[in-house]
Amino acid sequence: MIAVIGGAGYIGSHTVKYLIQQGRKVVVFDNLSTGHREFVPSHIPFVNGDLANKNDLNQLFKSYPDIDTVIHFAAFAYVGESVQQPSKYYQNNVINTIYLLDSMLDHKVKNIVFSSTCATYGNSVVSPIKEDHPQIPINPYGRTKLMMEQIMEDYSHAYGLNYVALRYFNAAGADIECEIGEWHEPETHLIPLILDVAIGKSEAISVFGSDFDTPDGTCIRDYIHVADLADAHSRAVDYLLVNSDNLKLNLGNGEGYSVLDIIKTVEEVTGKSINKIMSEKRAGDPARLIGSAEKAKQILGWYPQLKLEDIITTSWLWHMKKFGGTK
Ligand SMILES: NC(=O)c1ccc[n+]([C@@H]2O[C@H](COP(=O)([O-])OP(=O)(O)OC[C@H]3O[C@@H](n4cnc5c(N)ncnc54)[C@H](O)[C@@H]3O)[C@@H](O)[C@H]2O)c1
Ligand SMILES: O=c1ccn([C@@H]2O[C@H](COP(=O)(O)OP(=O)(O)O[C@H]3O[C@H](CO)[C@H](O)[C@H](O)[C@H]3O)[C@@H](O)[C@H]2O)c(=O)[nH]1
Repeated sequence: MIAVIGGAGYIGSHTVKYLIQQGRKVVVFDNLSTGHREFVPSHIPFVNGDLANKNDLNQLFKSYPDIDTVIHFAAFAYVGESVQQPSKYYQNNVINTIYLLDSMLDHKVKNIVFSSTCATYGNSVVSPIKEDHPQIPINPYGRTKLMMEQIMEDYSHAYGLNYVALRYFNAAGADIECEIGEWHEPETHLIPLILDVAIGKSEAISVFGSDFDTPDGTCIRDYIHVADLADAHSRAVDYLLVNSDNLKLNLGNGEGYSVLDIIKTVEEVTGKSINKIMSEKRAGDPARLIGSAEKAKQILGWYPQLKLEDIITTSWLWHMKKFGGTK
């Protein structure tokens, strides 16, 4: 059985849906701080618990003694907020994750798939980024995730923990069947915010910075469909079940798109014109993050199936269904 921590959130719920489709046994553990109860099907075991509460964790592993693997999505994940409120990030992303690891070991659960991030690399010195690229994060969020990679490595040496750290680039897109999608409150991510303009919910998208060292001056990111991420998690679980080993893998498309590229693609897919306001840079944003996923392909046989147009199209269908259209 797989315990999915943070399984009511954006990436977690898409992964839960995929795992269920594969016929796997799953239990979801989530405190619903940023997740949504309705994102987890009602027939799936759901524990409303908080990582900060050791009793909640103990209860999870005691109630479901056949858990052999954990997939850990639960964290705070806003780069800008982490600069303003680092304490909140170190508490939830590091300290509470240590509670999770300790509880796993108490209950003899040794396998974990961990949500890491390209934010652990900081400013890239080579592009695309491979896994051995220096990890020098430039914001507290990225530092929390790098610390957890290092802590898991220490736990592996000392206690026999096996981990796969999946360093996602920018997760985006929605369920192909449009049942679930991206829904963060407040929303800070680029694509849903542009779609808010497309449906008339907001007037314009602010473009954070126009003098980055990139061809059009705006930030470049590598957008990866959430369904592709779900598939990678499933493969990572299989890897851990047969290998007593650790992996650190990038998950990206290997293609970079600037903020202006994304706005243009949204205009093409939706047929709506998007107003933009050139604004100040956001603290903690590196200019360019593009990942090489060659290692994930070699080891897990994983490669992304969905491209930017699929990402924007599925996001658009979900966004219209969930948030409606007034324009
Ligand atoms: N969204 C991205 O582009 C992206 C990129 C790289 C890495 N990540 C990482 O992927 C993971 C999932 O991201 P997401 O966008 O789905 O976020 P999300 O906020 O939608 O999901 C996180 C889930 O964890 C739960 N949670 C948080 N703290 C908890 C706690 N203490 N106890 C129990 N549950 C708790 C929340 O309620 C939520 O359901 C995060 O770890 C994030 O850092 C995300
Ligand atoms: O209103 C906005 C929102 C975003 N952006 C820009 O769009 C790009 C993408 O921003 P997102 O907020 O959508 O995503 P991030 O790149 O900041 O963050 C994502 O990737 C990070 C890794 O860099 C983390 O893992 C994080 O969890 C995940 O949300 C950035 O250049 C950002 O400056 C804007 O111009 N205007």
